[in-house]
Amino acid sequence: MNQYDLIVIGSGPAGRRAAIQAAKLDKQVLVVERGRRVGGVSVHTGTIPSKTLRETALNLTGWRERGFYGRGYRVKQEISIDDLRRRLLITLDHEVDVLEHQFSRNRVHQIRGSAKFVDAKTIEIEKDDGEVLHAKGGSILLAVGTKPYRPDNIPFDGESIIDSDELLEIKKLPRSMVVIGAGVIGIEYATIFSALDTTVTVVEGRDTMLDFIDKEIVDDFSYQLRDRNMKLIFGQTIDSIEKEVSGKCRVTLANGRVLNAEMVLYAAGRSGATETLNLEAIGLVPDKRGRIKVDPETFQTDIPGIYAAGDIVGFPALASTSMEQGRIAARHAVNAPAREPPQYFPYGIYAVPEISTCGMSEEEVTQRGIPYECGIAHFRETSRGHIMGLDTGMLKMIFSLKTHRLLGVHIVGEGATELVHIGQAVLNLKGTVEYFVENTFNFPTLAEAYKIAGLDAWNRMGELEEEKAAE
Ligand SMILES: Cc1cc2nc3c(=O)[nH]c(=O)nc-3n(C[C@H](O)[C@H](O)[C@H](O)COP(=O)(O)OP(=O)(O)OC[C@H]3O[C@@H](n4cnc5c(N)ncnc54)[C@H](O)[C@@H]3O)c2cc1C
Ligand SMILES: NC(=O)c1ccc[n+]([C@@H]2O[C@H](COP(=O)([O-])OP(=O)(O)OC[C@H]3O[C@@H](n4cnc5c(N)ncnc54)[C@H](O)[C@@H]3O)[C@@H](O)[C@H]2O)c1
Repeated sequence: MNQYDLIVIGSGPAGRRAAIQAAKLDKQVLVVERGRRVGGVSVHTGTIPSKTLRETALNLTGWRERGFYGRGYRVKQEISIDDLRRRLLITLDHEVDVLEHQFSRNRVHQIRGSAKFVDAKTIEIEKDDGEVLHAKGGSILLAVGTKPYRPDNIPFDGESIIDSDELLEIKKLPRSMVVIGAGVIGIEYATIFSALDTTVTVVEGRDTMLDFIDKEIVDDFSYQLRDRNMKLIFGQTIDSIEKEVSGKCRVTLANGRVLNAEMVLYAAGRSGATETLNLEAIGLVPDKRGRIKVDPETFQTDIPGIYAAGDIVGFPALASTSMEQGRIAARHAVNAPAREPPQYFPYGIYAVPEISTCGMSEEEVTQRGIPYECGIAHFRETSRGHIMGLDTGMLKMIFSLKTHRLLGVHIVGEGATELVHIGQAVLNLKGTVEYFVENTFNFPTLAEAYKIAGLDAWNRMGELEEEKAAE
């Protein structure tokens, strides 16, 4: 039986980063992956496919040019599912190639198969051809991710009543769609399909959506969606979904309202992929959504030598944070502890339009009783915005009145997921409003919105107490 310093189960962002980190420290590493190709949900059904689909949709529809040429402007009149898939396949091939090469040049050993525990140091791997292998690990990292939550009362058929993993296999672009769940997945796909001219209705069980985002940003975002005729129904759950003889789907809401659509996307959360791991063999008990509890500093579970990272440990369940968790877990597992991560990480929602946020929302600052001031800039006030034909998009910053420190940055609009990193750097380096007031920004850029929002807040804030005292 082969012996490794670290065995990683799963090759998504958490597993991949963990494996490379341990290999860089000259450790013997095995990655076991049951999927046909390495990369996990991130590469095959999640992050990369959805973002590629978004980019293709925006390019082929000419979405970004409509500020100048009108809502009727199209780059390609008839967009087919093949148009969308072509770019997807090329992107995914590149991603897998890069990953395979990283593994091979760092001498990470890989086995394709499904892993389960024999005991806390031994796993059994069943390969696709039925062969069964065993391997021992000094430490074992669970980076098995999640799969879509599929309740029994939803008649999934893989064609017109689908989950988000099946969306990439659809045969034709639907003319109408009901999206169930206004979480990040539901909202990203709903807005991408709306940009492709599908008539979209979103049904959300709660009275609000995206509650972890600053409310003013969500209000602006919701206004933009409704302005282009997307229907957002809150506070409603599904009573039934049926497929009619015509092939259409009939969605009946709990209040009796009926929605008809060519396609239903069920995106009401995901659950941890733990059920085939035989966790009973090591006495590890996941919660009812299949998630595993870990020490937030080391990512070690309650069982010494067994680590878990990525979506399997729950919020924030992002590719970006999963990678970092995997790296920290691997370092700890091979006795090379990592420094604690900085306090704030960014969250990017690749809807149309994008949203990105880092730090505290206005609601959070209010709840904590911190005296604050906000600064706002609209992209239409920037020269770059004029050049790009933007009439929407805003950046909001929140500053402490007492220390002048930046507490949160929130953006909706073009480039939000890139722009947020300026705010993230200032936040984690504990910068103040003066950073934005005193620094020169490239012109014309959308980043100039930071300057405008900084000045907007500063004009109302007055001088820092200590500066007043120094005068
Ligand atoms: C539609 C969608 C869009 C997303 N967009 C973004 C985004 O824009 N930005 C972002 O940061 N995040 C995004 N995410 C989240 C991101 O994809 C996840 O956070 C990330 O993939 C989690 O990584 P992971 O390593 O925990 O696991 P995963 O990527 O889920 O990989 C787990 C791997 O483990 C394997 N595995 C499971 N069980 C076993 C077993 N028993 N034996 C062997 N192998 C096993 C699986 O086959 C899989 O390949 C998105 C997710 C979805 C679904
Ligand atoms: N851009 C990104 O970073 C990105 C993109 C996609 C996904 N993700 C990650 O993937 C994870 C899963 O996303 P998700 O959107 O599937 O899950 P989620 O749990 O975030 O959202 C599910 C939504 O569905 C609603 N819901 C649940 N049951 C319902 C019902 N019966 N009827 C109507 N609404 C119902 C919930 O109230 C919730 O708003 C997230 O945690 C997210 O971090 C990240």
